[in-house]
Amino acid sequence: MADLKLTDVAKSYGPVDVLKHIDLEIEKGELIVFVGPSGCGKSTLLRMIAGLEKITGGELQIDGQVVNNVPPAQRGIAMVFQSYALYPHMTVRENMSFALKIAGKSKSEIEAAVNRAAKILQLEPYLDRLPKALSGGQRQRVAIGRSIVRDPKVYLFDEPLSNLDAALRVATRIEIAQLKEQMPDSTMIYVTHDQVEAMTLASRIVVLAGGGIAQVGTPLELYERPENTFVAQFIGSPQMNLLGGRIVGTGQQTRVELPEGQGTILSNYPTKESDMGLEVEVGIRPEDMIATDGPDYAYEGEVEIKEALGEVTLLYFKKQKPEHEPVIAKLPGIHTDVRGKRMRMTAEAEKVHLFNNGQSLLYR
Ligand SMILES: Nc1ncnc2c1ncn2[C@@H]1O[C@H](COP(=O)(O)OP(=O)(O)OP(=O)(O)O)[C@@H](O)[C@H]1O
Repeated sequence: MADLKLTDVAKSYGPVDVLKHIDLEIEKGELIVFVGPSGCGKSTLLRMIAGLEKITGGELQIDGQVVNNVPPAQRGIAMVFQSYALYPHMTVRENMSFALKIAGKSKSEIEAAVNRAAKILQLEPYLDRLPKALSGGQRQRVAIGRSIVRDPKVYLFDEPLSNLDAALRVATRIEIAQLKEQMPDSTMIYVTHDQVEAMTLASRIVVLAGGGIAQVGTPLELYERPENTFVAQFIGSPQMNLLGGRIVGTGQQTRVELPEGQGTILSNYPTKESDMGLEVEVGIRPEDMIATDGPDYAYEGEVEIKEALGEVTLLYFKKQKPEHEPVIAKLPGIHTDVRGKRMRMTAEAEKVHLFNNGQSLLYR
């Protein structure tokens, strides 16, 4: 049975629909990450699951129970926010014990729960310190500790790392991954802006856009088989190149002509005879671009900008029309003297994505 089930869930503020037709099943033990552009409703959806926002349509079930009208405290969930809001005058131990004391738990129960959480989070050396004597990452761990002691069914994280600096973000992200491994049965939902967090932590990612779900899948499914151009360009950095094309050969492999690149390319996306001549968008990730001297190329252009990042070099090709996005190639290693040079690019057929009107030809 799904741990969480959302059926046709909707949210509107007065006449404004923020979310609609959200259908999602989350299994026990999953770590689900919500991503999407700013304002797409990630936090709103999380807050509706928490019970902090009213659901204006549809049904939310937790553990088989409809909880639309159940108050937050009775939903068996715990929420960790980006601002950790610890009580400054209480020690780590007192901060972590507080909710259990309020709930009337016995001293021994509280001690056992706090010790267990402190062990999982490696907070044992800090239990008698005040929050001000802790680093940002340690404070965030105490905030997580306060939810672990309550042994909730579902953990909700709203951008828990966004107040930390880059190095600490990486360290704390790894700690959250380890925390999840130590609590394999806990269900977690995590909102983030950070793609790397989403890709590394998630068992499945939910991409939200335009008030709905653009795709749900494992990180690799979204990366390798995006259902639409939105997900294709949202996942991966720099974003996937999209070039206008026309199908000129069909079958198990499809050949596409690319007027913008003056070449043609093969894709492993299969097509039917009736697709002959179909206008498509051809998606090639920058990291899948291969430089070639051969006659069989997809794109020829002049390198306008070069960014050397050490292990890779980004090449930005000169746009042929102002309304085009620049085509970007991410080549391994260091490339000198490429600015102003004309180069030909291609990609392996298995890395070439095809879309029609924004929808992948794989999912027709
Ligand atoms: N109380 C409110 N009244 C009216 N509109 C609201 C209210 N709260 C949020 N919204 C709107 O709902 C939409 C979704 O907001 P939400 O904070 O969920 O987005 P988000 O995806 O979490 O954004 P971000 O990534 O910027 O944090 C936004 O357009 C926002 O302006």
